Amino acid sequence: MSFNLTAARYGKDKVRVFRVVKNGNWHEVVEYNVCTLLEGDIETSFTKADNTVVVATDSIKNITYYLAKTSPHILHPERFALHLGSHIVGKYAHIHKATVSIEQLRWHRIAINGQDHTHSFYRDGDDKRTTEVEVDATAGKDNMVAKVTSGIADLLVIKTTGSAFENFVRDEYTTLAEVTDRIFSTSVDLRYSFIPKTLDPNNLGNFDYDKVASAARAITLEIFATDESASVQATLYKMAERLLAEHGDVEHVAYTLPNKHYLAVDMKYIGIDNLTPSAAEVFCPVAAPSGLISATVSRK
Ligand SMILES: O=c1[nH]c(=O)c2[nH]c(=O)[nH]c2[nH]1
Repeated sequence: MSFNLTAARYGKDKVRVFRVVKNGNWHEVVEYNVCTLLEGDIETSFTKADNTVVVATDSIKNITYYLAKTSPHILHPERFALHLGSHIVGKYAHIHKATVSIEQLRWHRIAINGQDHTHSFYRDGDDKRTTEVEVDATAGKDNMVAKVTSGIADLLVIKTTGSAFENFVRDEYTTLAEVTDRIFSTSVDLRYSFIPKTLDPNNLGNFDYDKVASAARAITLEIFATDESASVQATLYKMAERLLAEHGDVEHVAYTLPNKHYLAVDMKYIGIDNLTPSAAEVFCPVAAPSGLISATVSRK
């Protein structure tokens, strides 16, 4: 019997980087979790125990820290990922592709009496800004191309009204009641990709990824809060439509939204109505199962 290696990549995951940029006493900070995976002429490392083609994952970690120190792009995750990916692909002749994924953790500047503090920050949310950048030199080191997919992970939201779910299929399997008013909670996972013409890894300053990132978060929160939701599906679509409509550089928008159920507690045991929607005030958040609604919206 003979076999083929049909796909292979390797690298370093969860490289934790905290970087301070000091302009006098005015400090900027970022914290990233970086994953860098390489592809290329590395088959023999799998099939023939040939480590001569292996750039050690420890070295990949060291390159990440080297560029965290020296890259002018460090404060901008997409640009830093493009720099890191193109640096590695440019340096090693036999490495043709690098995929750099970054999660940015939130550090928000503390304000004292309305005045931004110069060097103190707090964690103002567990959501992460994400980016996945693929730098591809398959067509030659002078013809590198890149794909950038950015997004949001773990943005936990809840609304206590303005959400209904009616007119769904009713048959012998249906136990769910139609509701005109319910809690809607989800943990937003968003990914949006950019139209490729903006993605030259050698011209990293040419696009304002940060602007799209803050708009994506603001749009997601605004539509979630203000939509009279007919379903998770319908609200998801409105979020995606708005991001595409307002950002011509965005090509595809994909949301994955769990429907995190909150069940009104039945208090008939003590003679209290907590079940009719207008009386429902005490809920049990249910960790599992949850609904899971996912869609990609693109331009026609
Ligand atoms: O917004 C919803 N979409 C569904 O598909 C669904 N299914 C369900 O049981 N509750 C909900 N809510």
